[in-house]
Amino acid sequence: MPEPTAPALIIDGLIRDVGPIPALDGRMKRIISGVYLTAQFGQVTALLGANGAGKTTTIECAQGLQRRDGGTISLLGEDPDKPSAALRARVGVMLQDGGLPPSAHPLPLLRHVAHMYESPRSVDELADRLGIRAFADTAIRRLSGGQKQRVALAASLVGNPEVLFLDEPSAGLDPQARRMVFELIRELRDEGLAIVLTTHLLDDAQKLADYVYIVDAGATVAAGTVAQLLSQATSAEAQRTVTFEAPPGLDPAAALRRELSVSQTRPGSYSVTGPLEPSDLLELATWWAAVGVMPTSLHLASRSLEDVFLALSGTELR
Ligand SMILES: Nc1ncnc2c1ncn2[C@@H]1O[C@H](COP(=O)(O)OP(=O)(O)OP(=O)(O)O)[C@@H](O)[C@H]1O
Repeated sequence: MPEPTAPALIIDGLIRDVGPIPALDGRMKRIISGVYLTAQFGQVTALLGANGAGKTTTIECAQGLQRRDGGTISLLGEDPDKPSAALRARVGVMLQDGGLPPSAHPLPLLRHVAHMYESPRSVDELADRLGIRAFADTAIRRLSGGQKQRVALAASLVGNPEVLFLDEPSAGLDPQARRMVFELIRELRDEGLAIVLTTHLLDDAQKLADYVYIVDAGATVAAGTVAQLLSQATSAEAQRTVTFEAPPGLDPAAALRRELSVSQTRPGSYSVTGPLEPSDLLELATWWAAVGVMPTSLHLASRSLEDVFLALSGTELR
């Protein structure tokens, strides 16, 4: 048994080679070349990266579903490549393709899975929480992507796991289902589960993650809380934007420092971007007073996680 305070998952220097690849003259291709990650109990840990960055490969190695070629992994204190019989029951997994039997119906399937575990969660409660009853009589092959996703999430939880892996949990969900799933993930986190999710969506990471690992081209390139990642940017790089609505045809640029760029995104909608300081806001307000303008709306936005990601990897997320 690991210490109660020990991390649920530690990935250190993961390496994964695939192949032989004909296009590389039969050589192997290194697709993971140095991912590290630590996931704690009672936290949502996100592995954030663009398509093809190596997220699925990493979490499949962490679960022992793919072999690794280097590095170490400790999942609940065990090496997932040599798991004990007990390890499987302590880990819940929701993979991207769901892996659900197509002709099964959601509720009988979940009840069947529940019977395989010693202390399962209530299937009825999970079905209610994830809105599964509405399509309980439909065969899985006829369900929409988002409905399948919810059944797959329920199936990953039914065994009452201590660690939960979720590969792209919001894929295919409509806004209402997404809210339902996010609420459940937060509750599970508060119950003390270690939740490891992969996502290419910054919004998911920002809304859910207590700790984020950014992966790019098979390696971890940054890690921290969302707030830490946002503040990593130096003040010189820090871009802030003030947008405001006012009568069209004004020229705020004359009143502002030259480092700031001013544009009108549409008539009457102004945007001031750059290393904005409090004194710039004062200048702007003084100028409004001088030209007799009261903006009808005003918004200040700081650097987003997207900017941090872009700066680190040169890759854009969707
Ligand atoms: N068996 C394989 N043979 C060759 N290339 C592979 C193999 N498995 C994965 N790759 C490549 O390795 C890279 C990482 O794949 P992976 O599925 O881990 O990415 P991902 O971050 O999960 O992407 P996505 O967000 O699109 O799911 C991709 O470029 C993929 O094409």
